[in-house]
Amino acid sequence: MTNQESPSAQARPGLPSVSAVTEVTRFTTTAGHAAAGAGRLALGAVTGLLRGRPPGTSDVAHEVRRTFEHLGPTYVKLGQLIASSPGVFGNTMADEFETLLDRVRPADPALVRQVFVEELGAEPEAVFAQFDPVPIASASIAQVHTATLASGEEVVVKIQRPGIADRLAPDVAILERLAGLVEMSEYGRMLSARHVVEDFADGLGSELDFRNEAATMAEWFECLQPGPFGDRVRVPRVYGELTTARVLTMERIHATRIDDVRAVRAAGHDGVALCRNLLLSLLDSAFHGGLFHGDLHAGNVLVDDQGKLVMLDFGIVGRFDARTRRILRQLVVDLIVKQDYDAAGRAIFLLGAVHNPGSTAQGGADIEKVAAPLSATDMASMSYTDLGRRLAAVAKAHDARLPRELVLVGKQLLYVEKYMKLLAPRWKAISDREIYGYMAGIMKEAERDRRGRRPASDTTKS
Ligand SMILES: Nc1ncnc2c1ncn2[C@@H]1O[C@H](COP(=O)(O)OP(=O)(O)OP(=O)(O)O)[C@@H](O)[C@H]1O
Repeated sequence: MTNQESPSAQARPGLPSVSAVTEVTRFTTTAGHAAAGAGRLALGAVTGLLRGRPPGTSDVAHEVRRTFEHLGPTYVKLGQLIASSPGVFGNTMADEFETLLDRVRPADPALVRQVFVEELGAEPEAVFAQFDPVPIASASIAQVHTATLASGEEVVVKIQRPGIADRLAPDVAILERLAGLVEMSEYGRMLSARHVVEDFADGLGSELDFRNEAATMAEWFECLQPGPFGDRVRVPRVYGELTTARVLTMERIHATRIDDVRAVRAAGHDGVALCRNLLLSLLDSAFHGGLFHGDLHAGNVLVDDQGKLVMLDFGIVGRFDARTRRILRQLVVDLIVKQDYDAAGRAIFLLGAVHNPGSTAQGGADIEKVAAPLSATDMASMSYTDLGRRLAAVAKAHDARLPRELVLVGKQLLYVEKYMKLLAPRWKAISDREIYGYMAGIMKEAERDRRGRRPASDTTKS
C-alpha cells in the first residue's frame, strides 16, 4: 500500500493525535525503514492502542491490518498478538487481524523455489514425489507447502520467506526506538519494552535457523513426558534429512484450530478438557521442563481427531532456569495458597523484577491489593486487562520491570484466556479438581525446595 492510498490519520475517529503519529513516524524515518511512509498509520494506531484508544471502526482496522501486512514480519507478529487478544484490543481489531495468523500474502513463488534449491540442492519436484507450489499457509517467517515423500507419507515443507533476515534488521531498529517511547507509559515500563525488544533481536538469529526449531520441538515434547500431560499433546515428526536452516520438513497434521469452536464441538471434543490440557501443559513445561511455547496463537495450537493438542511453530520459546523455577513455585504457593503477600514480594524481588531497594517493605501490602480479589474469582471470568492495569500501577510505585520470560508467560495466558472464553465460558479453573491437584503438587515441591531437597520431577538442569 502506498502512502497515498492510506487514509489520513487525522480524518479517522479513534486514532491518536497527529503529534503522536508524527513523533513515531520521525523514529521510523530516522531508522531508514523502506516503508516508513506506509508505517505512519500502523505506528500511529499502535500508539493509540498503547494509550488505550484502539481503532473502533472496521474500515480503520482494515487499513491498519493491511499496513501491518505490508510492513513485514515483525508487524505481522505484533498483529498476531492483536488477533488473539480481543479482551485487550477489541473484537473489531481482533477479527480483522485474524488473517495474519496464517493467511499473509505469499512471497514470489520463484524466490521461494530459489530458497529451497539453495538449501537442499535440488528442485522440490526432484526431492518429493509431489510438491504443491501453492502454500496452504503463509505467516510471518515462512510459508508452508504440502508435499508427499516417495514413501507416500504426507509432509509439509516450511520454507523461509526470501530475504527475511534483511527485512528484520531495520524493523528491530524501529522497535528499539518505539520501545523507548512505550516505556514512557506505566504499562510499557513494567513490561520492560526495551528489554523485550533486545531479547526479540537476540532470538531472531535462532528463530531464523529452522534446525533450532526442530530441536526445540523435540525438547519441549520430551520435557512433558515425565509428567501427567505428556500423552495429551503432540508435535509433528520432523524429517531431519530434509531440514536445513531455511527449510523444515515435517509430518503433515490434519487437525482443527483450537479457536474453531464449531469444528471442535462438531468433532465431539470437550472444550473444558482442551483448555485444562493447554493450561496444565503450559504450567508443567514452564515449572518442570523450564521450556515453554512462547507463541500460542490459534494458528499454532490445533486439536487432532483424538482430542490431543498439536503444537506448531517453536520459533519463540521461553526458558526458566532451575533457580527461577524454584522461586516461581514458591511465588505460586505464597500468592494462591498461603496468601502471604510479604513473602510473595520477596520472591518478586528475587526474580530481579524490583530495582528500587527498600521498596519490598511496602511491596507486600501493594501485592495484596492486586492479588487478594483474585482468590475470589476464576481465570475464565477474570479480566487480564484490569489485572494488567492494577499491576502496572504497583510496578510504577516500586520501579519494577518484569523479566522477559514472565512477560512471555503472561502473553501465553492471554491466549489461554481467549480459548477459555470461547470453549469453556462457564468453567471455573480455580475449582477444577485436576488443576487443584496439580497446584497441590507444586505446593509440595515448594515445601521440598524450602527444605533444600531437589524435587524429583525437575527434569532439566539450570
Ligand atoms: N506440520 C504441519 N501440518 C499442517 N499444517 C501446518 C504444519 N506446520 C505449519 N502448518 C500451518 O502453517 C501455518 C504457519 O506455520 P508456522 O506457524 O510454523 O509458520 P511461521 O511463519 O513461523 O508462523 P508465525 O507467524 O506463527 O511465527 C500454521 O499456522 C499452520 O496453519
